[in-house]
Amino acid sequence: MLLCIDTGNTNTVFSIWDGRKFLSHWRISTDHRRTADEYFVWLSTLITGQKFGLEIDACIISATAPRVVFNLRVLCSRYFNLRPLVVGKPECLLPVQPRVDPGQRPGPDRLANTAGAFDRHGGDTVVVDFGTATNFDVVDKDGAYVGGVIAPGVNLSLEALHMAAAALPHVDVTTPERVIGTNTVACIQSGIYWGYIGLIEGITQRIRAERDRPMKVVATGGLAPLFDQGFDLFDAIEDDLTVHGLRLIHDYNKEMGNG
Ligand SMILES: Nc1ncnc2c1ncn2[C@@H]1O[C@H](COP(=O)(O)OP(=O)(O)O)[C@@H](O)[C@H]1O
Ligand SMILES: CC(C)(COP(=O)(O)O)[C@@H](O)C(=O)NCCC(=O)O
Ligand SMILES: [K+]
Repeated sequence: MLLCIDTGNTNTVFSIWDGRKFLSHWRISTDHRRTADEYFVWLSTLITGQKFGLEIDACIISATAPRVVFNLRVLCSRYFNLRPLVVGKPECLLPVQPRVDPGQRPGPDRLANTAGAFDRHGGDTVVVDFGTATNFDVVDKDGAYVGGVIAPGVNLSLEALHMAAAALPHVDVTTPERVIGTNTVACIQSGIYWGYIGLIEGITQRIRAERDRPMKVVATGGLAPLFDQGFDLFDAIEDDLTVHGLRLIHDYNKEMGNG
């Protein structure tokens, strides 16, 4: 079985695969202090609880929080006796090289999203990933990651308002019908929701204009469906895009005799 680990700054998703077949996935909050032993107790309970075996023979990791990688490596060596592939490290090959400024390292989640989106939708695609940050990842005709946009994440924006302004409570994201709020909570909810609708529309339009060609838009992340109600913002919403991309990058390395 292959273990794909997608560590974001907020949550980490572990998924297991039998060849190309997705078996299951589980989410744990990201915490660099979590030890290899803690990961193993948690993961083995969930895997065996679903009647899968513990025969993990390969692992690929994407980590936007690099401090967690050390303990994930220990998990792999101590419990599964293997060396994981870590996306973004020189030893992990990519199907297509990113084209960005010299010396720049795009987030590994963006490289995984690129591989996943190119496989499912082909080139000239934008991935909108609603994580801790909201990323737009632009995939060129040949499948190369060619840059994009990093905007503050939805929950981060809500938290920032609450933290910086004494009179503003913490509120949940909703889909308000009206723009003009008549109480504080409704005003914040409107600002986040309609602000985000504008951000998604505006940025995708500008990306299309800058590239001067049609671009497909694929959204991923838990909050994507919230922003698509009644709007035609996305051509597809795919929760599993990042782990699909990780699986593909792993398979590519295997085909090339790497790892
Ligand atoms: N289904 C959901 N409903 C509400 N909030 C969500 C949902 N999924 C994710 N979130 C929130 O979105 C933020 C980013 O989530 P996640 O995609 O796990 O981020 P990352 O990949 O950066 O760790 C978090 O603050 C999380 O609480
Ligand atoms: C922008 C991000 C922090 C988003 O990560 P996430 O929200 O999944 O934690 C991540 O893609 C990252 O660390 N990128 C590195 C800089 C770059 O991509 O240019
Ligand atoms: K992510």
